[in-house]
Amino acid sequence: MGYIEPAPLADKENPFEAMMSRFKVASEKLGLEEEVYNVLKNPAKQVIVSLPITMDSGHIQVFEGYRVIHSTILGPSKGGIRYDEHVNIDEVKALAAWMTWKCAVVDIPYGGAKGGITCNPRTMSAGEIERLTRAYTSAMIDIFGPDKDIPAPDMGTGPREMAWLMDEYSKTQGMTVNAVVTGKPIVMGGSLGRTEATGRGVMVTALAAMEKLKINPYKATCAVQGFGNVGSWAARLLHERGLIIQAISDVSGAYYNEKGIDIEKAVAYRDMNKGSLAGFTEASMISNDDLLTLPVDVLVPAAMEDQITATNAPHIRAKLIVEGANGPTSSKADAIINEKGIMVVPDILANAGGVTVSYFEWVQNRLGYKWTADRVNRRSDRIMKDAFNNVYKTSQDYKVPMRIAAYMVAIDKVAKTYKYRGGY
Ligand SMILES: NC(=O)C1=CN([C@@H]2O[C@H](COP(=O)(O)OP(=O)(O)OC[C@H]3O[C@@H](n4cnc5c(N)ncnc54)[C@H](OP(=O)(O)O)[C@@H]3O)[C@@H](O)[C@H]2O)C=CC1
Ligand SMILES: O=C(O)CCC(=O)C(=O)O
Repeated sequence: MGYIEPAPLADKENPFEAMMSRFKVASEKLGLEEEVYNVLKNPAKQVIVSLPITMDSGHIQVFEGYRVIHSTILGPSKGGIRYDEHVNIDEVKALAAWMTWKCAVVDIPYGGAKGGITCNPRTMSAGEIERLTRAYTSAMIDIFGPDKDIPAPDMGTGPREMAWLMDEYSKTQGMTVNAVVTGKPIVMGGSLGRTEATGRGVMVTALAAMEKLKINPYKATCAVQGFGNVGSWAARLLHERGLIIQAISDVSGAYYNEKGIDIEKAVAYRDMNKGSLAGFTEASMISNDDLLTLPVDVLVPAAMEDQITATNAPHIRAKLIVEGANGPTSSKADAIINEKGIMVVPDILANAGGVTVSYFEWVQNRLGYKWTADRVNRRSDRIMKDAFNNVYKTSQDYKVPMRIAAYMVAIDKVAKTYKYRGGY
């Protein structure tokens, strides 16, 4: 096929190129037609907005915000909003495409999108973050909508920001529109189970993979990179299922205890310490890079992109990697990891529990009804297990790594739907 080659990869990998290189391999394995490949490789829409905000000091600071809609072939686009100082359009483009593949892997009726604002929420007051969130929502008023594009939390955002977004959007519509965003506080239409959903999906797929690898959870050790929403819930739930969590980390560094870290204590410490593990004394400090190469059974990267690279991949000793974060493994590292025989449950499968429960939240909002936590968890666990089995079977049938199998499952579904719809 005459595909256009992605640009050569730099040492630090551009996330969009990382996504494209896997997309290309999976498309070739599937024998995807070039026309369809060309449709799916580009985002459908990219919006960049300039957001002037009055800071607490009285001066005006201008922020840049993004929303990229990769695809609406399977349904309204869905994806989180990231607040981080490193957010840029290429990152948002990659994250939007990953959302398309993720929704298709777990078979929910959404396309993919992602948003972000280049800002450092750690240095901003709640008032400044609120004004920024409202300005971003207002700038995206023609993009968002419960049948068009439905945002959710990602790194640096949570229920608080989703509440402001829902309120700002609702004001412009003259009525409460809670289905315009998911990951809201429970009292205003959020779903039970959404906060822990991504970490729970990591736990469910990790256990499914451990079963295939014949690793006994009650004797298994684990290291988790990132101790925010995804990492802390994954650590907590894996610990509940018997795993010994030997290491956790955040920006302040990594914390190691061979006998296992008391995750409840670590969560309580973080919550009392302005969200940081800095100064946590129940473990010894190691570096984030040391954490990735610990001799554990299961490694859960749950922080950000490009953490497992060609440089550290040769030193990874885990038997199983379960990707809580989006894009934590560079495409160059893939080959090394595969060569070493390490199983990877890829991001678009492992962390899909979040968007699955976001879908349930949207369904509940539209029905004006509330499900119990038990119902949410049972249904999302079923979806995650089925998706794991489907991807695992594809990887066995085509003799490809789990990551390529997941892309194949997703691309096949989106491409078939595109054809049935008759193109545009
Ligand atoms: N929230 C969700 O539902 C979903 C999130 N994801 C993905 O999971 C990942 C984490 O998201 P989420 O948990 O929501 O984000 P949070 O902002 O809640 O947490 C991010 C965590 O990663 C830590 N971190 C950031 N950079 C580094 C680093 N270089 N080394 C070690 N730790 C670091 C942060 O530390 P500190 O607190 O010190 O800054 C924090 O503990 C992202 O890739 C996101 O896209 C995927 C699916 C759904
Ligand atoms: O919950 C959602 O809708 C999207 C979550 C998200 O951004 C992700 O899965 O990466």
